[in-house]
Amino acid sequence: MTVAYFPNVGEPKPVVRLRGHSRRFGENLILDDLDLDIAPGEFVALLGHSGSGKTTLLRTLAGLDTPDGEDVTIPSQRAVVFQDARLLPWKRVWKNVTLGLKGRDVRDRAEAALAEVGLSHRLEAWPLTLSGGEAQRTALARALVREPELLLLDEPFAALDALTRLKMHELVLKLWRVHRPAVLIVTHDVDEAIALADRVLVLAKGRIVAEERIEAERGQRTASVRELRRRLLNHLGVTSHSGTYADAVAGTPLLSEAAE
Ligand SMILES: Nc1ncnc2c1ncn2[C@@H]1O[C@H](COP(=O)(O)OP(=O)(O)OP(=O)(O)O)[C@@H](O)[C@H]1O
Repeated sequence: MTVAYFPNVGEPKPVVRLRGHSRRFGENLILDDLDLDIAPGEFVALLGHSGSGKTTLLRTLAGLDTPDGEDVTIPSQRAVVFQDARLLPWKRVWKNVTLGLKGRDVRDRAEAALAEVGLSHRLEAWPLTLSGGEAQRTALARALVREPELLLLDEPFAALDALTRLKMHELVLKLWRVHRPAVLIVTHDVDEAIALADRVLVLAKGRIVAEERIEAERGQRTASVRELRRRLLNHLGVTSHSGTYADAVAGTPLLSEAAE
């Protein structure tokens, strides 16, 4: 009997694969021989201090920055949502959503995507009349309509108030469960990372210096993640001994749980 050997059975091919990825701006080495894999449908959060290179890494994954000679695999179907919605003010909301797309069904596709983010009633609105939350919903619809295999979120909720941010967390998780793209969210917010992700990465000195998997169900993470939160804050140089931020957040529920 011949036994076939399939070494990678059970391990889906990653949608993102970086090996030895470096990026330099002048004298400054921002990404230093960095490795990263993201599996299909995986939700990954990237934490790191200001200036640690999070956006630089995200721009590589978005195909906006492609240094020569690097081993970089990224999917062609990808979409990015930035901190500001970046809508064209002279185009109506639905036209912003389908910007650059062609075909007779673009209006239908915009309607479907805007319905999914709860903005059916704002189809014909001008971007400047949207609230901050509505603008980010529109940006999410614009990403969604492209059916991305990889959804990149660069601090997409940082400018929103806490309640709106909470609602956006729920929306992103809902969309992720339906469409199952791989997601990489860049955030400064340890609680946001814990509330959303399957895996949290910490970027420092140009590399992924820490990686934490979160097995607990979303929505039931308060009790089980206190130690994880402490570890992640530690990786970011915030120790509970200082009696400052880590202690202050230790007793507070995660945003997504506070809403339940
Ligand atoms: N096009 C560029 N030219 C020169 N330097 C750059 C360029 N883009 C980024 N940098 C530098 O690279 C470093 C990393 O920037 P990056 O925006 O990736 O950090 P970040 O972790 O996303 O920061 P933040 O959390 O503040 O957004 C910074 O020191 C920044 O000044």
